[in-house]
Amino acid sequence: MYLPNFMLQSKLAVVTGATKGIGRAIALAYAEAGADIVLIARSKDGLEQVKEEVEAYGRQAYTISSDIKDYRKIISEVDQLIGDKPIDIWVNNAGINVRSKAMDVTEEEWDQIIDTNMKSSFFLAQAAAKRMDKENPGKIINVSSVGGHVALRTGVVYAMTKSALIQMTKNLAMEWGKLGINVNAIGPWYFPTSLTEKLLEDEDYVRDILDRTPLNRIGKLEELAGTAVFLGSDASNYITGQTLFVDGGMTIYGF
Ligand SMILES: NC(=O)C1=CN([C@@H]2O[C@H](COP(=O)(O)OP(=O)(O)OC[C@H]3O[C@@H](n4cnc5c(N)ncnc54)[C@H](OP(=O)(O)O)[C@@H]3O)[C@@H](O)[C@H]2O)C=CC1
Ligand SMILES: C[C@H](O)[C@@H]1OC(=O)[C@H](O)[C@@H]1O
Repeated sequence: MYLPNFMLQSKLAVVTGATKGIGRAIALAYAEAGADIVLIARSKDGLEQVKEEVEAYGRQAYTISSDIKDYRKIISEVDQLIGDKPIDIWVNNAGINVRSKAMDVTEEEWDQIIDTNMKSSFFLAQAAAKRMDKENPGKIINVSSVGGHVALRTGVVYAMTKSALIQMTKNLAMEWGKLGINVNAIGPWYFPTSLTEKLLEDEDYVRDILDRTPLNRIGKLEELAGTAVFLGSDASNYITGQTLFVDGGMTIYGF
């Protein structure tokens, strides 16, 4: 039998930044694939909304309302919610950007972006790994960006955090492979979410995007969620340390 299991039946997944955009799409795709989900974000109303959507697939949803920077509180609440049930998949998705020119970056912006996108992702990955079952492959998926691989005009500090997630993915994959934990990253190009809404309303900006995108279109959230399902499933059990750029070909486009 060569067709692997792409589904996520009876797995427990944790998705950060799960109330909107990419995180919500991943959480719902995971629920449709059979997983129970811990949803993490700040907005209580947003969490309740997505919890109902997960439950509509007949799956269990737990919610943790917290700023991702309060990762110690999050880890404690995960333990209270799921006890000693092992975590099968942890998706570090929550992230922000402040699109300042390098000359204008402030220390406050630096701290906010670095702590949210990078520091929280590392310590939550560390906590997730400690709660994975050595007998069944655990999966950690970090949401990076093409901006962590090539220079974009969307902010140097954001780019540094996304590049750091790509390298963190490699190092954790190397250290935790013997624990049966796969660590991979996803590198999206532009997708329609609240983070990019204003940019994608600007026709000239969208034209600039498409000029650099061989598939000549903006991505669909379900296409990104599909990559997350693959990386969370048994179908990717021999893939680790990799970053899959879901980018319409942007990162291979030279001229
Ligand atoms: N959209 C795109 O084109 C691209 C996005 N990405 C990356 O994908 C990830 C998701 O982005 P996207 O879906 O577009 O973003 P959105 O802004 O649409 O959603 C962000 C999600 O993260 C949560 N969040 C934001 N800040 C915090 C925080 N401090 N603590 C806890 N939760 C937080 C938000 O919920 P709440 O406000 O309730 O906390 C929301 O659920 C990010 O890491 C981003 O860098 C990468 C490349 C392209
Ligand atoms: C592709 C980038 O990650 C994208 O660019 C932006 O301006 C947003 O901040 C997204 O992250």
